[in-house]
Amino acid sequence: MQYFVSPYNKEAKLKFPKNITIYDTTLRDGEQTPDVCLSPDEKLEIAIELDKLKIHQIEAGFPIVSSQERQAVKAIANEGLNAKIISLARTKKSDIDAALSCDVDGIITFMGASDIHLEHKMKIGREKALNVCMKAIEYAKDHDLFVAFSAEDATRTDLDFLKRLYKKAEDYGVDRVHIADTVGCISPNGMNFLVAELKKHVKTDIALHCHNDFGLALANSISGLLAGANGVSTTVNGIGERAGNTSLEEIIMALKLIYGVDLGFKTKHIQNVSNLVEKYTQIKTPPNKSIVGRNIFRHESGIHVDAVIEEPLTYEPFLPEMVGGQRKLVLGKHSGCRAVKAKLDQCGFEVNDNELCKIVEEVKKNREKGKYINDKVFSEIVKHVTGPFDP
Ligand SMILES: CC(=O)SCCNC(=O)CCNC(=O)[C@H](O)C(C)(C)COP(=O)(O)OP(=O)(O)OC[C@H]1O[C@@H](n2cnc3c(N)ncnc32)[C@H](O)[C@@H]1OP(=O)(O)O
Ligand SMILES: O=C(O)CCC(=O)C(=O)O
Repeated sequence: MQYFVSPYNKEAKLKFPKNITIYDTTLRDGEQTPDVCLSPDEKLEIAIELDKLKIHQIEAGFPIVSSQERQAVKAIANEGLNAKIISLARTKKSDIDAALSCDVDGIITFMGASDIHLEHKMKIGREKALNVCMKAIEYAKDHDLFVAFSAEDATRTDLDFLKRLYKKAEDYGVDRVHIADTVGCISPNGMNFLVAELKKHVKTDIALHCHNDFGLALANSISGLLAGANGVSTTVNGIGERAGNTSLEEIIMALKLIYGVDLGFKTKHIQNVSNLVEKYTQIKTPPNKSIVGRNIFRHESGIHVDAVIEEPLTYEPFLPEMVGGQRKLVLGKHSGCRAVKAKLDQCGFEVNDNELCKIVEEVKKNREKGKYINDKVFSEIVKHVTGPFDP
């Protein structure tokens, strides 16, 4: 058995759409994390890793940003990857032309649709905004692009206006509409309501771009899928503007193991992609980050280690191999005899029960004095308790 999750998950009769598309925006929204700047080579390497994972679409960048950005997006678009390559464009001809110059398969064209965005950023009214958006969609469709239209700040946009925008976008032949929860401010129930409402008015595919300002990006994405959306935007390690976006690894594994929806991802590549993104973005992944954090398969507590040695699924919902991770047993203040014995066995040392108890005591004492129990410290403890040995 590779995983063991709650059997009660199945009792909730949930219905997900048949075909769910994950479009990953690590290389665009992820790169918008303050201080991050990826080189074209780094972007290409990350795109190749995402492709190995069998990602459906890669949002490779925002071509109008710079000539180096165009170079990067173009290189990714021409790499022959299986994933569809898309890029971001404002509702401006110049932005769409920049995307076209990069040979992408499609674009996400966006416009802030809420009154606060229209008034303070766009400085135009709703009618003008609607016309500008349709012109952009028309222009991109005329150039045979896959076109997604994103209503930025959709979750704070007047519902009637949002319905009109998406309906009109549908009439203009858009391939997908995006609900962008730009400042991560909707609840899972709010998202469920919004998607259900919009589905009464548009037949086009609906994707969700959720931010994590309240830690709800994953829940909001799943809630939206359950209401009938069939696309989700993600980033590796959940990076992105402010609190970041829905994390790719979390949604893949939650859908697969918690909800029983296997999207065919090669999950054993997950840790690799995560490490690569951490390395190039220099954003340290928190140790407790779900799925890919350093502590996800590390155990120190004696009671846990004792059980994990017998059967890892006692204290792990799934095995590290599933995501290309590794289990590690750590010695410290919370260690018990079983953990220390396992370490001694690994080092090839035989001790009697009395010595084992003393070693456990010394491990705790040393850690409480501030020392990490690495191999060197452990050897010194064993030496101190049993006399000299040859490691
Ligand atoms: C929610 C999101 O994540 S949206 C993506 C955000 N990403 C980025 O901004 C990263 C890259 N950005 C950049 O490199 C630059 O901001 C550029 C190249 C896009 C634009 O640079 P500049 O021309 O110097 O504009 P500046 O950054 O000062 O302001 C943004 C402009 O875009 C306009 N704008 C914003 N959204 C849209 C839109 N959907 N359609 C048309 N114009 C838009 C703003 O109104 C503003 O226009 P103004 O210059 O006439 O005032
Ligand atoms: O809808 C999208 O895919 C992009 C929108 C976006 O980046 C945002 O609103 O935060």
